[in-house]
Amino acid sequence: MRKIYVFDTTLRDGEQSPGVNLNTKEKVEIGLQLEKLGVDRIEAGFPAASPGDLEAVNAVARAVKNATIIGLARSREQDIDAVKEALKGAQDPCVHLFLATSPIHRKHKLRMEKEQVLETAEKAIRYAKQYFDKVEFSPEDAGRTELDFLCEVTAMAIRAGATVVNIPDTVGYMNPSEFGHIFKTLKSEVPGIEKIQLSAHCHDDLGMATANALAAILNGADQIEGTINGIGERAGNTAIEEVAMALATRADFFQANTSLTLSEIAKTSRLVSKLTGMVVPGNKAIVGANAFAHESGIHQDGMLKEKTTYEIISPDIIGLKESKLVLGKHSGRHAFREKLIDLGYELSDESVNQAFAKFKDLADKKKDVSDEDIRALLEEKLIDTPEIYTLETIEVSYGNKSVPSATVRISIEEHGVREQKAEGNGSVDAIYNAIDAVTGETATLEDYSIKSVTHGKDALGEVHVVLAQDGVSAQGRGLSTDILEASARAYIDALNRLIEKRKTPGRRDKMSLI
Ligand SMILES: CC(=O)SCCNC(=O)CCNC(=O)[C@H](O)C(C)(C)COP(=O)(O)OP(=O)(O)OC[C@H]1O[C@@H](n2cnc3c(N)ncnc32)[C@H](O)[C@@H]1OP(=O)(O)O
Ligand SMILES: CC(C)C(=O)C(=O)O
Repeated sequence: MRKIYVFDTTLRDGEQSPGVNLNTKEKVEIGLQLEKLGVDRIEAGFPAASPGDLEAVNAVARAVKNATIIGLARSREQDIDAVKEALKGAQDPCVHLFLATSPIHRKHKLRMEKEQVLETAEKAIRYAKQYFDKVEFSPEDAGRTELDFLCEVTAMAIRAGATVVNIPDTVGYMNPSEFGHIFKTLKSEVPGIEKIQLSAHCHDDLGMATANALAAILNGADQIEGTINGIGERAGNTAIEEVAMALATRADFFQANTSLTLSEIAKTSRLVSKLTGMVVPGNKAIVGANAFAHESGIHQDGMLKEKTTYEIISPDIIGLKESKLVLGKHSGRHAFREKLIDLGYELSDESVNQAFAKFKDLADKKKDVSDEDIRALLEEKLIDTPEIYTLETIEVSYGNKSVPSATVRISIEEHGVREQKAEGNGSVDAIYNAIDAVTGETATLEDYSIKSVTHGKDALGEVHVVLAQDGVSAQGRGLSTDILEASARAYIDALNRLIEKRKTPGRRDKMSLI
């Protein structure tokens, strides 16, 4: 198995993400976590950029003991001097020099001919070599550089004393077969290439950063550069966790591996996200919240029978406890029953089917169905009261300058469906007047309370009412994502209980499993 060195640039290229600004303390915290993750090299910053960055690179260099610490520098003496200053106290320092080599950058940005580029870079490498054993050189925008010139630049860097030559696809323009071809060519054409390590630094402008890094590895790269969560300039860099997990999961194919402690991946990702403020998208490979979550019934059934049906990585490998079966509108009975067992309910097949139908109704209205939602759903139906009245539909009209009105349709046992419209002081009052008009009941509303039983904008609201009639009182409970519907359900539930109590005086409501 070939070892691939991991060069982490979260603190340099990662910090170049628009809006990200890490202070010294935060850089050290991330640096120490990267050390735990086991990255080989940490690019801690660009010391010439500002006194603050120089100080932060120095603090990381002093704190981290088990990784090479690197400072970035343009091919200029003053930048190299700043790296020298910043890396005082580092156990294993390295300077990373760069100079653009592509025709576009030479012409428009540097305004240099090829010869000047070669001369400037060589001078800088030789200057840096006086102070550093380890010198990495990057021909910036290598991906768009003429391949014969790139070979010439690489040969020059080796002669001048570079220990690593890094090939950046600075603008994320490459595709895997082109990028792989560059490495193959450098390996076969450049004299002395065996003396140095070849590295790949990719950007994700076309979504190919990880694929390009892997193509480089397949064609001889010894090192990959990237960031945690793939953060970085514009669309970001190669995500280190993706390359590491691709190599670990498909070792049979790549025949290469990193020496990362994979179980630190999730923790490192969370820390970088927290300190940079860059939220990891739910669907992000490896570290997204949904990377180990399964919502659809067929997948959940497969997962319950055998996890490898739908998971190629076990979540504990990256330091997560377990995969999640998320209940939602695409879930099936197998996962629903499993959830009920987890929550402590043991129901007959028929009861599971009834509860499942209710769950599907709720899932149609709600994005995520939580454990509390399911408990609330079940417990509403656990109440063993015959339903004389069943709510079919309600429609409410409300305006702050008009009188609220409500139309309710109720199915009445042995009498079919009836509908009435009524007005009220508010929407709930109008609903209750309409229910009274349909049922002909004249109970008094003694208490009304409402609370949210689950979280979020689409939370379930639970309404409690107490109705009294002829010295008998009954409570009712209604649950819905809509508080007006919950109010109607609670009122009708209380009416049903009142009727039951009137029939069997002394009877207490009893809870039993459906
Ligand atoms: C591909 C990458 O990610 S490279 C790293 C990018 N990161 C950063 O730029 C972050 C830190 N940068 C900075 O803080 C500032 O740009 C500084 C301090 C480095 C330089 O600031 P300034 O001196 O004001 O220059 P400015 O950034 O406006 O322009 C860059 C200059 O460097 C030159 N330059 C660019 N790359 C290199 C290089 N590798 N070697 C030598 N000179 C270079 C440019 O041609 C330009 O020179 P000019 O002023 O003669 O036209
Ligand atoms: C400094 C170099 C390696 C860089 O960040 C790039 O080219 O993207």
